[in-house]
Amino acid sequence: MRLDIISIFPEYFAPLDVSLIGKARERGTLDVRVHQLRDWAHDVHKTVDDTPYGGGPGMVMKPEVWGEAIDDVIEGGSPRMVVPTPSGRPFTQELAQELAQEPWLLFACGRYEGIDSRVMEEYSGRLRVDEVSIGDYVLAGGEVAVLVMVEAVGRLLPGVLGNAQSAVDDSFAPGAMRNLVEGPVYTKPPLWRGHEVPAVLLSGHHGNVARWRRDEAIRRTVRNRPELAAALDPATLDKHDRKL
Ligand SMILES: N#Cc1c(-c2ccc3ccn(Cc4ccc(CN5CCOCC5)cc4)c3c2)n[nH]c1N
Repeated sequence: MRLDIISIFPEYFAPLDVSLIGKARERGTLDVRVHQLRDWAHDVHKTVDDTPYGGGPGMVMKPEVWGEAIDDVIEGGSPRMVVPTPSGRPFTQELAQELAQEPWLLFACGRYEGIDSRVMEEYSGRLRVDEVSIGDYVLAGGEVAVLVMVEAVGRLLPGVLGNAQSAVDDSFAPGAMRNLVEGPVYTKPPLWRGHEVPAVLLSGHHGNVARWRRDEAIRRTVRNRPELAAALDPATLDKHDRKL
């Protein structure tokens, strides 16, 4: 998979050189290219923003600079374009899995009050353009959102996660864990500062362990994410004696 990221803060993406994503880049599973938007601003100050039409707070990113940058980066190709924005569709595990199937993604990182909407209008005619939000809180720009999305998508690519099963068991993913958050996890030692590991996990009885884990996942989902629990099959809740 090729990932292009355009930003005025390319240094935000240094973390993509480490850990899972860094190793995937070394192996060639991921081809990540980060571009400085200001390279396509031709005035002496490398200006990328201007005052908003219609008034209002802050500044808006100029369409001309973005158009030149995107045209150069895609070189006539057709990546799927992802634009983080507070007003976007929710970024979910399902969308991460969808994006993980794409051969080429282009992330456009806005700043200020966002990118002139005509940029998304222009490229929607040639590319699949998704305006996406990573959550209901306000960031100062799109870079952190892109880091979140690149990690969520990258870990789903073949060979990136050491244990491929881990992604299969992901919370929120379609399948057995759909609409469930994960339960508690433990490792050695079996006793730590007076805290014991639940005995079932030391029993070696895989069926009991699986049932206990699902019960704990349901318990935590009911407690922390009642809106997800509401989507669970009532039979699931009854079987695990969980009432909403
Ligand atoms: N993904 C994601 C995000 C982002 C995100 C993503 C990309 C950019 C680019 C610029 N910003 C700053 C910004 C802040 C607030 C507003 C709203 N405006 C409405 C009119 O009044 C002024 C304020 C717009 C832009 C961004 C924020 N925030 N939260 C997420 N989940």
